Amino acid sequence: MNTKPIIALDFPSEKEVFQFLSNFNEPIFVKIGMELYLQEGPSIVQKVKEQGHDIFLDLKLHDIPNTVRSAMKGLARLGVDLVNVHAAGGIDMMRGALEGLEAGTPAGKERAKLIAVTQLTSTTEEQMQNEQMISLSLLDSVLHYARITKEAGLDGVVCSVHEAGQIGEACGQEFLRVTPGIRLPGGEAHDQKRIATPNGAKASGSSLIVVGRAITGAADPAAAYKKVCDLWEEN
Ligand SMILES: O=c1ccn([C@@H]2O[C@H](COP(=O)(O)O)[C@@H](O)[C@H]2O)c(=O)[nH]1
Repeated sequence: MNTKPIIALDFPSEKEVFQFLSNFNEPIFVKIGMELYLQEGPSIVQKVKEQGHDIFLDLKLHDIPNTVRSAMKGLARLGVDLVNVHAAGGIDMMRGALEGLEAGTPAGKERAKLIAVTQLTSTTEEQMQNEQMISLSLLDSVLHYARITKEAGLDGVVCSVHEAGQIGEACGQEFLRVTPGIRLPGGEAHDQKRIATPNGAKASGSSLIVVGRAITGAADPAAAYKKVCDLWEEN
């Protein structure tokens, strides 16, 4: 799988997306999340794919197993590279997602990798304990979600850089650790709570990094992307 940094296309419409993509003269790996997908629908996936970019469709499905199975079957036809669900939906739901994805992948095409969100990178341990009423450390909660994700047969998880190394030890190095919450050194955290730099992510065992505002909000997005790539490839 492409291991280039994934750029989060968190834009309100197609117009801003293609304006942004015009900064790059080679195919990149991008993430389409709910902001863009809910405004533009599946056609945005097709249009971005037509430009040759790899796609992580970040819709974080979380519902009863039957609903997620059916939704995933439909999403499989879009031909993206990476999709996700919430691990909090449970093992049956994650197995349903995988079944749907396998059933919907056209014959002869490679199925998208399926990963599960553990604890969002915007969540602190205190919030998790007080608001989700989970009386574990944040690390143990993330590790638990990673273990049940593996048990369900998925390809990996979304976690923060802070947990990536221990997930690798618990679930195996081939189990993907996809880490958002990435900032250039000294960059503003915004609403993210568990953050790291691209080089910190590589050193801590991330398999793939997701970078949004550090690139999309930069005065020169291509230069910011290059800086992220250089740091990611540094060690
Ligand atoms: O735990 C999670 C899961 C997903 N995300 C998504 O990643 C990007 C991060 O954007 P930044 O601008 O780099 O903060 C965004 O699309 C989130 O929806 C996440 O941040 N944390």
